Amino acid sequence: MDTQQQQQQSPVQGAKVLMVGAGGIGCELLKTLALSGFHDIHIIDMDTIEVSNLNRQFLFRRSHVGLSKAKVARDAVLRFRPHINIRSYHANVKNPEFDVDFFKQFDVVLNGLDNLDARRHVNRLCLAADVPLVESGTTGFLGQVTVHVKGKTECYECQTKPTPKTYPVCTITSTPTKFVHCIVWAKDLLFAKLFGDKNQDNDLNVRANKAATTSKETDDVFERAEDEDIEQYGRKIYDHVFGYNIEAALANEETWKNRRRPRPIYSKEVLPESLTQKNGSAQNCSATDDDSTVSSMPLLGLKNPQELWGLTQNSLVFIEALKLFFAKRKKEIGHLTFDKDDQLAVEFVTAAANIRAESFGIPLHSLFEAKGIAGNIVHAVATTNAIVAGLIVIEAIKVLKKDADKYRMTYCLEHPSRKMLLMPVEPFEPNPSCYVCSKTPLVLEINTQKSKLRDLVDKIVKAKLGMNLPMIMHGASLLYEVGDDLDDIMVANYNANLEKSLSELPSPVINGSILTVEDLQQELSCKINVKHREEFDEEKEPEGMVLSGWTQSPALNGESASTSNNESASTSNNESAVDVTESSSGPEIASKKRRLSDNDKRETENVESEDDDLMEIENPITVSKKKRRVA
Ligand SMILES: Nc1ncnc2c1ncn2[C@@H]1O[C@H](COP(=O)(O)OP(=O)(O)OP(=O)(O)O)[C@@H](O)[C@H]1O
Ligand SMILES: [Zn+2]
Repeated sequence: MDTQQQQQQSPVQGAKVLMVGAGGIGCELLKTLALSGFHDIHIIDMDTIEVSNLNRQFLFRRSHVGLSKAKVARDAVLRFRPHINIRSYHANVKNPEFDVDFFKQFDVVLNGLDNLDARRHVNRLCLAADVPLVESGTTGFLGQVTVHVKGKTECYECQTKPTPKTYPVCTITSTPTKFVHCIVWAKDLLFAKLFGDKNQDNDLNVRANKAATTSKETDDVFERAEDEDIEQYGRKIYDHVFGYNIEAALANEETWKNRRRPRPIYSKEVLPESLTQKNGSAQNCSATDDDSTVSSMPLLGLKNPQELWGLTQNSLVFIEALKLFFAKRKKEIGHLTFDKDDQLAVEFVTAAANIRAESFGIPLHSLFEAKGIAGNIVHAVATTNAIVAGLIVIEAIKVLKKDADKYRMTYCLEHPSRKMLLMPVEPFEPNPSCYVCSKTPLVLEINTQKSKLRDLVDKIVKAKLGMNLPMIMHGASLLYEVGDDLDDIMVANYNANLEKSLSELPSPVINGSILTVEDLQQELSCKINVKHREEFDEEKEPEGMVLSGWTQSPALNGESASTSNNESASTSNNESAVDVTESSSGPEIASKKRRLSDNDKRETENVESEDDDLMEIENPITVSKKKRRVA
């Protein structure tokens, strides 16, 4: 080995690294780390191996199904690198044992996670422990690797992450134009209404039915009488949502002036008189007793999930799946939420979405496709994971060598841009108004008389600030905390506080109050300035409170996100929206791409080439000068 090589190797050999996640990216990463000369690697992953992981998580074999990912990955790599030290933890990275001291032992942390929540948690621990973080994600052909070094580059949370894809409510309830709108309707409205929690708000029908019925009558349609025949009930639902509701909506001429008019569909047009005689009844079908495998498809002679069903087949699946829910899974009704791994739920949602699509003149989709859309599944591409893992190691080595000038955030694109498929961008400076890595206070507008402490904890402290074990203080008064070491009296006090409005708390929180919110595990503390506000716009501010002060980069304001391989979501500012699902691994690609300067953007659009080969990383794109990292 020549001296130059030795110099390059030493920071690697001496480094202690923590990998979080041993899934698609993690398997590639562990292999590449081991082959690049890393000697001391710790791996945390909370999952066990599933059959569906085997196609790309190549350290795992069928015989490993059910075993810890972290441990099996470790053993697999030790077989070809027996002399290195690999330690595995089969655990959630959010567990208290992984505290700041635990993180401090590492020279760099490498994330191969698939959710925002865990990523934010690791970001905070890395900031608290002052350990550099290399963060990554992939979605199909898209991927990114970013570097976060405290005080030098932005932290993972300096830029607000795009929230889950949302669609305006009225597009979903009344004017769908894409299949995904029909899926959201079937899954989040119809399925939730029929099989989910009855007390939950549900926008199903509200608009379409206003003119013709009272809400009492509408509700009754969905209630099944004790002795009502299931098939009759199914047909009633069918006629109501696909027939009657569409007719009611058509009555409003204004809506359809510039839109294609939908066609009402009634069950008697598409289904035979009685299905029970034709197909046998759901009660004695061949389904097994395992809930996740109950299926209407064998009953109807449908085998291939990739086959496109016609209107009649979809209508049969709709009725049979509904019957099976009542016949085989009655106990779950009222508690179900849609799960992409629940076969019967997928069948019902596919059928309902297709019937609605037919009504609105939208092309129908197979069960396989519908499942992908409903589960927000973008099929993983092993090569993207491998490229991303390689890039993580490249950045980790720069971090270990403290080569700050060379740090790059790299984006894997689906189509070449500036003749490149890998787009390197210089990291940004920390955002001075980031509540995570700076001390900027946040501002919360809230109705202090009406909103309860519980609303603040759930909607702001947990959901928005991503705190795991929060503690809320007002001056010297402790209003709320979570922990194992609390005595019963304290727990009772905090529980009582949760149900009080802010202004009724032992130390009243009113206009001008300053709250301190802390997470001891994440060593994150922030101040919230409270502003009392009477009214909130139900459509624009459905949470009844507005958190601000955590400004995002001006370049991002007012632009809507879209990625090239997904149906892009239009989130309109003046309509409330229905959540779809959390985008898992690569949530920020689109927004990062948007940071290219206008000139760069024009160039990228013009130089699209047909050449799909990977290009070498050329000079990094230099983004607006003032935002660049100060070395
Ligand atoms: N809080 C957490 N603590 C520890 N490990 C986590 C945490 N959150 C996610 N992970 C791990 O991160 C890995 C992400 O890998 P990947 O994106 O390939 O997901 P997957 O679950 O293996 O596959 P898929 O979701 O595509 O079926 C998973 O192995 C998962 O267990
Ligand atoms: Zn930050």
